[in-house]
Amino acid sequence: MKKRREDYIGWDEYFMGIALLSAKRSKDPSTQVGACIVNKENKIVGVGYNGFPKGCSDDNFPWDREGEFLETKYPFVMHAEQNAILNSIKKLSDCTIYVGLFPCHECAKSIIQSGIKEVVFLSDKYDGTDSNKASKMMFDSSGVVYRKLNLSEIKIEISFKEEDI
Ligand SMILES: Nc1ccn([C@H]2C[C@H](O)[C@@H](COP(=O)(O)O)O2)c(=O)n1
Ligand SMILES: [Zn+2]
Repeated sequence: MKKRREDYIGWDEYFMGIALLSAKRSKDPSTQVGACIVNKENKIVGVGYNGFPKGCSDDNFPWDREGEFLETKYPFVMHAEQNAILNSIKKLSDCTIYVGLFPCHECAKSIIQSGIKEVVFLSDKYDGTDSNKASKMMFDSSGVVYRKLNLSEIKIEISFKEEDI
């Protein structure tokens, strides 16, 4: 009897992989973030990536990081976590959100209020900033747990070639 493959990816790699693939849709030239929300049955209930709201053209709104506030992307851009929550089916209690970057304080509030109970992230590059501290204070107080994945050894290649399917 032929045995099953052993080198299949685990749930963490799978869901974070989907978050990273979603990030590839982002038009932000500096930072692309993706998020994937999963329920207790390991079913995906929402995905999203950072970008401007509907009706706000990727070509007419600014992608700049510096300058006058209204000339930067910051007042306009929706974060990946917000989009994943808004794109999801509405019952998110006890779900887990996989996101490339640790959530900012605004996303932390949405995550908590949506009922999501776990945050899994790859990078915490803003650790120590006030926004990051506020996120952690709110998560700790509300019982939302967070954990960092260390998948730096893993590289997944996807081929769209017909002959590779
Ligand atoms: N957890 C996060 C953090 C940031 N984003 C988005 C928002 C911006 O489009 C970009 C950050 O811009 P930067 O200041 O690094 O140029 O990433 C997000 O979606 N989720
Ligand atoms: Zn955010």
